[in-house]
Amino acid sequence: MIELTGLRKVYASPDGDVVALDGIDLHVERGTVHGIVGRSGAGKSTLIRCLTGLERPTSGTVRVDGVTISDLAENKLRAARRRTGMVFQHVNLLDSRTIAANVAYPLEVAGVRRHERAARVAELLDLVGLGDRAGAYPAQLSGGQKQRVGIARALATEPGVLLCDEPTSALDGETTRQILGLVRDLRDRLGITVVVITHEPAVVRDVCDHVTLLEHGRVVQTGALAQVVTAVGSPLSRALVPVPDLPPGDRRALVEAVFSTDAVPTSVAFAAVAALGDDVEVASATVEPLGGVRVGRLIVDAPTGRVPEVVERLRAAGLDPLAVPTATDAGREVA
Ligand SMILES: Nc1ncnc2c1ncn2[C@@H]1O[C@H](COP(=O)(O)OP(=O)(O)OP(=O)(O)O)[C@@H](O)[C@H]1O
Repeated sequence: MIELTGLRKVYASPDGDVVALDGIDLHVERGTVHGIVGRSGAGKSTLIRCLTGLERPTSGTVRVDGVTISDLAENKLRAARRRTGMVFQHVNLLDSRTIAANVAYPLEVAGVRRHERAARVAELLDLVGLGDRAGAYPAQLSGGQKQRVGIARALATEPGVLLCDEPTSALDGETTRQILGLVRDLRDRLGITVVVITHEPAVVRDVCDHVTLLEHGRVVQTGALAQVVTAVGSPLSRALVPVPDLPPGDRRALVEAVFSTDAVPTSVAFAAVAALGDDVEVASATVEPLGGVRVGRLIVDAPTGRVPEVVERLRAAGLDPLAVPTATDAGREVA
């Protein structure tokens, strides 16, 4: 569906060349929600601009929905862009138009006839849960409702791909959950492919099937959500399933394991700890649904000298343990 091969983008600046994307190879499957995360300057926006054809790659190819965007002449690019819907953090709605007229706008530009437009707009507003607000003006809507209008507008030309650039950064927690729920629902109902750029771990956890971490224009880690979070010690595992802040107490050394409970039942993990005797304890244990599996995280508190033995025992139980120097070394943000 989306295929990036050797994608490189170099900007010329007065201080010399800036390598924004440095050889990205990425495959996004049809009908999946794919998160792109990374610090400020990692290249996320440049990647999105290359996907929409707003930016020409310095080298490499961008294929979206079977069309090689990076090769298209300017006059063909406009039609290709209709195959890609964009949703931004701040929805730019036309204040003087009703929300129905805002959603109709891309259809007007595409030359769709009036009666067809009206039917399509009604359908789109129903799809995003705003069927009863067609005549309202943007100023009368909440932030979440405006974002719904933005999504309806992005879907107007029936794109195969929806690109969302920080879609919920301006919204509160509950509204964020509702918008992410809507994105998943649209993916399920329309079968569209969604790419979400975000710096919020919660967004990745709630909506993404796959996630890619960019750093300095390169892919550092990519994979299915369940797979990256259970890669213990990996940057995405640390960011998406952060180590809890444990009270210092008389803690000695910590060993952690992140695992799918399909692979290792929690009873097996706990039994392995119990078998180590009374001076080895569970400091923290959580199990939560993530990426379609139940992900367990176990943190074991042990005397420093017994760490190798603890690691070995947990490994024998099928876990992939890692000795951690401190409990709070993981950032709470992906960025
Ligand atoms: N038009 C431009 N000219 C020169 N350099 C640019 C241009 N656009 C982006 N860059 C540089 O390319 C690099 C990647 O920028 P980009 O905006 O893609 O990162 P980002 O991950 O989206 O960051 P943010 O989260 O802050 O938006 C940065 O070093 C940036 O300064």
